Amino acid sequence: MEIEKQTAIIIGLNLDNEQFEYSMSELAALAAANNLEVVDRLVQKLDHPDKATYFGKGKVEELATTALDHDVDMIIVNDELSPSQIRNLEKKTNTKIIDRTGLILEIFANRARTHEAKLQVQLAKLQYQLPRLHTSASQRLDQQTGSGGGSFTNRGSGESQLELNRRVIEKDISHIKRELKDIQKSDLTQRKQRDAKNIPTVALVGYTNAGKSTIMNQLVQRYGENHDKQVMVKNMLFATLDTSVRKLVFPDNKTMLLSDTVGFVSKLPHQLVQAFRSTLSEAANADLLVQVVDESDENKDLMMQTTKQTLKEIGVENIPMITVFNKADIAGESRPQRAGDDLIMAALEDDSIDELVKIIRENSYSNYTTATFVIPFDKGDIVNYLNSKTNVLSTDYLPEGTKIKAELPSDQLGRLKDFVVEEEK
Ligand SMILES: Nc1nc2c(ncn2[C@@H]2O[C@H](COP(=O)(O)OP(=O)(O)OP(=O)(O)O)[C@@H](O)[C@H]2O)c(=O)[nH]1
Ligand SMILES: [Mg+2]
Repeated sequence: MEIEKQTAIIIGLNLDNEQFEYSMSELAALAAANNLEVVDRLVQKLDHPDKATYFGKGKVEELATTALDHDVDMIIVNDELSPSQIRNLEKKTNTKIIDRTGLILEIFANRARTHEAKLQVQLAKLQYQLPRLHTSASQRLDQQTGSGGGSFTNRGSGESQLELNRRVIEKDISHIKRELKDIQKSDLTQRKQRDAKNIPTVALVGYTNAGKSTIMNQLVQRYGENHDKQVMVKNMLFATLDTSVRKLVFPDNKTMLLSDTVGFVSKLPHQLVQAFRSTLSEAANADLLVQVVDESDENKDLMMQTTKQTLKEIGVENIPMITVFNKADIAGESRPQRAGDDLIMAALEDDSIDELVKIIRENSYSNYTTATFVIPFDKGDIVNYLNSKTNVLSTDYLPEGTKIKAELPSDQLGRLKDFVVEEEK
């Protein structure tokens, strides 16, 4: 059965910003991602937002009329508004107002699947709600009619109800924070264990819907320790809300940890960035970032700027990054095409993935060295270790033991040094 969609008007304030048009079309996509039908679009150009109503007086009147004409369920504003601006606009338009932050929070809430993601979204939502407790029209209505069944409430008891609500939310926030801390403590332990093994880690980052999870799956399918541990790929905004880490083992026994992360969007609410800090810290701890860009999107340059800003916001700086311009098949560009460490590619094509793997490997294994060992015959465990954990290039049998030439991380040479007869960088 088709559920009837709720309708909305989107409206934005153009403060002479070059990103304005792009952020408006993105707002429409965000609304669609939340299953809303956008029936009209209004824009106002101003030097400064109005303190009380965000838009100017004439525009607010136009908004009220338009909302009435279309009989919409809500009006979506392209920025985060103050609680009083939402309240004033709702009063003047008689329509529910949702700001960009509220909309994105809603999408995240609908997408969250794991316990951790759900808690993180809930935390962000509560932090957003706290200063807005009094704002929504429906909430005021609830308070007026009195949820306890009383026929009327005077102003005094209304305020204490507000105070009560605030305390409940504050308590919820600290409860969630505690629970998240526990979950994240075990994540941290896992990461420390991985770090101790000294495997290079690579994180896929970038805009939502650019193709990060698709690339992850391609690599897992070929080189994954478990080939079937695929992640979800979907043509929608914010398909991925959890960080997944997978171990790759290449035919030469070199290993790598690959992580797929939450996608970015312009003006990503700071409450979400804060709440998802730990999920995103997988990227912050990577040795190499692979920025995935949708080459077929006309706004790709602005998307790259947004990615840069967001990475900075979560404290990711000074990690080497390569950029892949994905979906070149849709853009109609020849591929794979390499320029330095960057690549024009298509995630579903084999030769593109081969080239990508080459670039990632070149940037991940520069600390590898080639050494020749002679191992006495009574040290079979060391021969086994070299065979299973390093890239063995040749094996010979000498009277004094097994001669093995192998490629391995140089910091692993230490405990094998007694057996090294030759080393070349
Ligand atoms: N034609 C084409 N489609 C692609 C390519 N890469 C990904 N897609 C499609 O783009 C959509 C989004 O891909 P995902 O891998 O889910 O994107 P993502 O970056 O993980 O998105 P989020 O999880 O939302 O951040 C899916 O429908 C993919 O099939 C490509 O190179 N060419
Ligand atoms: Mg994804």
